[in-house]
This record gives sequence, C-alpha cells and structure tokens, in this order.
Amino acid sequence: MEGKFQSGFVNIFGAPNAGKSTLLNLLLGERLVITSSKVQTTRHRILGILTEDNYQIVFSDTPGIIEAKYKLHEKMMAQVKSALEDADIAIIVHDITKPMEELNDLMALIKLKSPAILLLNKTDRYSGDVPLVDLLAQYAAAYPKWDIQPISAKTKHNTEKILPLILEKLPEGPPYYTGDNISDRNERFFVSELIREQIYTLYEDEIPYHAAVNIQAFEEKTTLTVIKADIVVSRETQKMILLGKGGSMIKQLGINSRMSITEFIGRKVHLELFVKVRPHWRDNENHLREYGYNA
Ligand SMILES: Nc1nc2c(ncn2[C@@H]2O[C@H](COP(=O)(O)OP(=O)(O)OP(=O)(O)O)[C@@H](O)[C@H]2O)c(=O)[nH]1
Repeated sequence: MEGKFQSGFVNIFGAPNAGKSTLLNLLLGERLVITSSKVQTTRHRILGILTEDNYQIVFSDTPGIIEAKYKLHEKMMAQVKSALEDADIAIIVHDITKPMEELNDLMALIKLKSPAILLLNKTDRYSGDVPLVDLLAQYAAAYPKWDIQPISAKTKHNTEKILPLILEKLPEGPPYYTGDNISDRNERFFVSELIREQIYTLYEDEIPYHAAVNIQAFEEKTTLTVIKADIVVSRETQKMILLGKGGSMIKQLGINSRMSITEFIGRKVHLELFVKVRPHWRDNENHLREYGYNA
C-alpha cells in the first residue's frame, strides 16, 4: 500500500430539490453507511462514508439550512455557518435550470471558507437561451475560486469527474472511521451531537459555543447502554453555569439528553455526564479533532 492516505469531511449543500440525494447515492453506491434519518442535529449530519485503499470521504450535510420553512434560530444559524467553515470541502449542488440568483441568495446566507466545488446539476434538462458554455463562463466569473463542474446526476453525465475533484482537495491524514467500528463510531458521534443539541436548548448564548462533548464510554450491556460523556469547557465559570445551582442544570441536561439518546438508539440508556475544564482546548488542533470539531 502506498504511504499517502487522504481523509476529510465533505459537506454537501444546495437548495431543496437540487439533486443532492441523487448525487450522494451515486457517489456512495453500495458503500452507503446508513445513518438514522431521525438524526437532525444542530451541527451536521453524516450521510455516508466512502472508504477506499487510499482515502476516506465523510459526506455530511447541514440539515435545514436552506429550507425557508425551517426557521433558524440565530445561534443555530451560527452553528450552521461554522459547520460549513469547518468542513474540509464544500460541495454546492445547484440546479442549472434555475437562475444563478438562487445560488447567489444561498451564498449570501453563509460564510464559506472551505474550498468549494460547484456542481451544476441537471444539464440533461437545460434548454435555456444562453448556450451552456456561456452560462458556465458566467458562473466562473461569479465564483472564480471554485471548481465548477456541470453534471447530470440522473444520466450520470460527467459524474465520474466529481471524485477526482474531491481528491484534489482532500487533506492528507488517517481515516476518521475505521474497520468494524464504523457504526459504533457513528453512534458515538450522534450521541455527542444529541447532547450538544440539548446544551443548545437548555443554556443561553455563549455556553454552547464553548462546550464540546466527548464520549468517553459507550458500553452495550444486556439490558441497557451505558454512556459516559465529558462536557469540556475552557473556564471554571462556564463549568458553574453548566452545573447550575446545586447541580440542577446538569441534572436537567442529563434527563433531556437521556431521553433523546434513548429514542435515537432504541435502547434503555444510563447516562453519566462530567463537566471538565480544559483551558485553551479550542486552540489546540488535536483536541479539536478529538472532539469532532473538524466535521
Ligand atoms: N432531470 C434530472 N433530474 C434530476 C437530476 N438530479 C436529480 N434529479 C431529480 O430532481 C429531484 C430532486 O432530487 P433529489 O436528489 O431528491 O434532490 P435533493 O437536493 O436531495 O432534494 P431535498 O431532499 O429536497 O433537499 C428528483 O426527482 C430527482 O430525480 C438530474 O441530473 N437531472
């Protein structure tokens, strides 16, 4: 095996109906790792993991970002933004039969830092007045930093070009999910997201931004699943807020989280939460990876 391995998170987004699911099914094929459709976390959702000899691509999306009906709380919107910034690569799917303004409106909503690939989908349906090459030139002028690729997810026109575009940008690094523990790792990941979601619901403003959730133990016993999770903050004062008066807040957090995890994994759950103070944890790249913050 060659030495080089690439691994990273690819966040897919686009307007409803742009063709994201069709595209993902195509990219992942049989290798789709099914994740619960119930999971709609504040941050992101893993859609599937593509692992080959030399690379692993974790496809995720940011639920609800575009749907008008989905009323985003301001702080959730900030989460969404950071999720997009954090991904290694962004794939934007735009229906080429729709005006470019729709894409512009979408891009005005989010602050994208990741390298981006714009897939102009549904070329098979395009019959506009402007010739396709001219239209592509317009997109290229509007988004000069992006790779732009016209495709049809339906007829598979140009779709073989997508993977090489991703691999060009995918960072080098070890896989995030390995071998048999993929589903287990996924479950852990989702459990930490569910706890984060409850932190969002329960606490004010800045606390959710400063708290990371790290699953320390995930043990399947015969009648229940025992989960131990650290909530990591950087300051003692944040810990006090998380705990609440006489521990009342953390108790509530435990109750809420347990309910939502039980629903997710479909088993009885024993949940233990620990609040830990680690100054500067946000500054440390390895810690961030460890806590799933690069997803
Ligand atoms: N003609 C044509 N239709 C496509 C193409 N890609 C997707 N579609 C169709 O467009 C519709 C929406 O596709 P989806 O893949 O469900 O789109 P989506 O972006 O996942 O939609 P949401 O789940 O609503 O966000 C479906 O009827 C697809 O069959 C394409 O390349 N050409």
